[in-house]
Amino acid sequence: MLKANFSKQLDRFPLNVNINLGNEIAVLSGPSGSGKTTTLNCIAGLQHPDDGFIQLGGNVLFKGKQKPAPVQNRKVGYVFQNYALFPHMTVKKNIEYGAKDASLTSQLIDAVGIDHLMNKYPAQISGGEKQRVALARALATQPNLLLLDEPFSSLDHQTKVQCQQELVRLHKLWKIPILLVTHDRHEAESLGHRILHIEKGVLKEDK
Ligand SMILES: Nc1ncnc2c1ncn2[C@@H]1O[C@H](COP(=O)(O)OP(=O)(O)OP(=O)(O)O)[C@@H](O)[C@H]1O
Repeated sequence: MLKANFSKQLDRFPLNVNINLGNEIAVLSGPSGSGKTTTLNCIAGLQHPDDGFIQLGGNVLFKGKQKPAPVQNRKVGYVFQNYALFPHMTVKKNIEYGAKDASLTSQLIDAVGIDHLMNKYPAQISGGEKQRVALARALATQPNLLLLDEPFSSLDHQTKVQCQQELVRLHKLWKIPILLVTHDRHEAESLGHRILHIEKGVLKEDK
């Protein structure tokens, strides 16, 4: 369970986030520059709120003036918009980086269907394949929460649909909260158990 209630002053407006998320897929959409990535970054620990709290299960990740929990202790998986794979490492090394358990890692590789890519480098694989590798890498750390920042935006329609179906399948297996940013209204409606909308830093749930 993710519980987050925090604020952060951005360049042009304050960001105010109040989310309670169980083991469900919540989709976050909103115009460019509205605060979506900053929200994910604050939860992952790459940026910090000015005030408030973020709690994941029993772990306090951020609370007011206390020292924030370091990124590596948060148990948060993060799939970045551009996937951010390490270019000098093979797919195998990318996934093993931060992985907790070898047998789980090989199950994941199997589940996302990338066994044949293990010895390739990121520059040698397609966008859809990178997306699968990034997803496997994030899940191999055994996170208690998965954040995805527009993970499917650069994929063609067919690959996008396949990847969306894969995410839903993995979510049924993993049962952790997922917070996914998308600009795509159709994607939001088909994937999200809950749909959140952010505009100029104000986050609201669509009912
Ligand atoms: N550390 C910071 N301090 C002040 N302002 C910031 C900081 N980080 C981001 N911003 C500003 O906050 C606003 C929201 O940025 P953010 O990247 O979160 O938007 P976004 O909704 O993810 O946009 P996009 O859809 O284009 O990726 C932008 O105007 C950005 O310049």
